[in-house]
Amino acid sequence: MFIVTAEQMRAVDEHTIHKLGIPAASLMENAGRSIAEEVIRLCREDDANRRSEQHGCWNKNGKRAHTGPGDRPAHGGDIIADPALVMEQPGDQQWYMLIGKGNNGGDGLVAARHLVEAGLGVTLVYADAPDALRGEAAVQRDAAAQLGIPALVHGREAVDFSRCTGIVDALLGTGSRGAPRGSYAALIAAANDSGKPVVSADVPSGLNADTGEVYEPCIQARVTVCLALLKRGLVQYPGASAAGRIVVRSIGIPARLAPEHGPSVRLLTEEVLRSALRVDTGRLRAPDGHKGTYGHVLLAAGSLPMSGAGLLSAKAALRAGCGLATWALPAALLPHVIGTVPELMLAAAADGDSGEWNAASADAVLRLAESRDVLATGPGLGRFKGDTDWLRRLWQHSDRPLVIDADALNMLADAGPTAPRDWGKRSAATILTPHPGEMGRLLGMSTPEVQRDRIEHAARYAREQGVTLVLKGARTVIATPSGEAYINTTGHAGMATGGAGDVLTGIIAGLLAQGLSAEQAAAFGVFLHGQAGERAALLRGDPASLLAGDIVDAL
Ligand SMILES: NC(=O)C1=CN([C@@H]2O[C@H](COP(=O)(O)OP(=O)(O)OC[C@H]3O[C@@H](n4cnc5c(N)ncnc54)[C@H](O)[C@@H]3O)[C@@H](O)[C@H]2O)[C@H](O)CC1
Ligand SMILES: [K+]
Repeated sequence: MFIVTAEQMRAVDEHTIHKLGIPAASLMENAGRSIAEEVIRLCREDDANRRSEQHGCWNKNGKRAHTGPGDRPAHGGDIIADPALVMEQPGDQQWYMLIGKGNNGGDGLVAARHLVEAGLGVTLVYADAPDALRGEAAVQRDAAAQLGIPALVHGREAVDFSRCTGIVDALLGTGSRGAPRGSYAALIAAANDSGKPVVSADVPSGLNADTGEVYEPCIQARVTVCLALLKRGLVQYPGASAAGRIVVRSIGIPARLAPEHGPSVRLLTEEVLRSALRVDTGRLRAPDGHKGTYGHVLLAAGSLPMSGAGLLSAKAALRAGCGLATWALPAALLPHVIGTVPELMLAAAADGDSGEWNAASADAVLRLAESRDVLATGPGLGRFKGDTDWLRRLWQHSDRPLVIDADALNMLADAGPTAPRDWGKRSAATILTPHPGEMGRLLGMSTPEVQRDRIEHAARYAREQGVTLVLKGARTVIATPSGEAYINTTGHAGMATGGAGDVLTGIIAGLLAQGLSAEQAAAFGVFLHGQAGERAALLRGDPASLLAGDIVDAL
């Protein structure tokens, strides 16, 4: 499923209308009908829930215990009214349609016609004077007027939401700029305060369709009927929360036009992993495979106060399926971790008996890397004197795929102008796995600034720096040097726990060691990490009690 910006959507719309010759009126008709169908689906769901609460008329497997009028063809015999637009007691439903002056409003007017056709009560609530509508929206305004659909104009007549059963938000769509103003703001606030279910056309009004930032006020939707292509603002928080259930409805615009008019950003699903990224999600093992077949990870990580980070990361690499893993750690720590993960090989790095890393160990790490397939560093490293030079030696003299996380990212940020301008020149791939704070330090901006447009910041950094970038957080963004981006949807809030990032680093390194490319290992690693977190949270029952180790065990 492609994810687009408002500008990209507009360009795809233009292409569809002016190059393919699909009339804008058809698109709007399809859009409005889709919205009406989702309103009716919501009404049916709520009716069914009410009935099951009242009469328990659903048997144990959730099927209706008896056939209701809705189950029989509405006209008896084989003639069936449009099944998507039939309701049992439509008359009970009174829906207020909030109509903006743009094409989003046009969609709402089309939906109004279809809901009236299905027998629901409908009242139009114009945010602006109806004569402010132009083009296709004006055509729909006139059709609604000719059909005698009741209409109120905000500011002229009182709008009492207590009289309605639901609200369609067709105020602002991809043409919205900044915080809602005037009557738009008033209607959004009143709709939210009414406590009635809101179905939003395309995007909740008050949401930045590109970044997911919510303005004040912003519609809190029960359902968002996203038209044609998924908008970026719906897959990043807090926008994703304001949207409620997101239903992407085709309206006749070919999805494959999206990458022709902007960057290729997709929802990361197992199907995308298999098709676009060509990952063998079945993770088949060759019958004649041996440890060497599946690669050897070297992890330079851990320090006295954070030895566990190294352990979690190294164990996760093994769980991700690499054949061998060596954990390089400060010499003083080694005796204390012997046998904790018997499958793990350990290598002492000179530490002057401090249990901390020191810059002199860079060459030892490079020597170890020569007989390993992947070098990962960062988890639990801590900061130490000369650490940026230590990291610089690793990236300058190692020809292994490199995974840089946690404190190693902070060292990179401190390297400032001496940091590589283009990692793409390295002979092997580089993957960075920052959380938003580390990303902010790399970009020289605050965390909130990073979070305000996650996809854009990640995609630009990856493209400019020639790295594969994993910007962690809810809906992790995976961005590639060639400009593609993927938005992960697996995961669980319970994963917000110390060490979860160390586990992800290990998983990605473990997949790289098995020969996956940087973008395959990053995308599949994030996907698996999230799935393991979901499973671990389920096993624990109480997600708040989740530990990073549970994620490793659930892998
Ligand atoms: N072929 C198509 O383009 C299709 C479009 N679809 C729907 O159309 C909207 C995009 O329509 P557009 O007219 O470009 O923008 P809006 O309807 O969102 O218009 C908003 C309207 O309101 C004014 N405005 C903008 N920002 C604010 C604000 N912050 N406060 C108050 N008022 C504001 C501005 O003047 C605009 O005119 C898209 O989302 C779809 O819903 C159809 O899907 C079919 C194809
Ligand atoms: K809307």
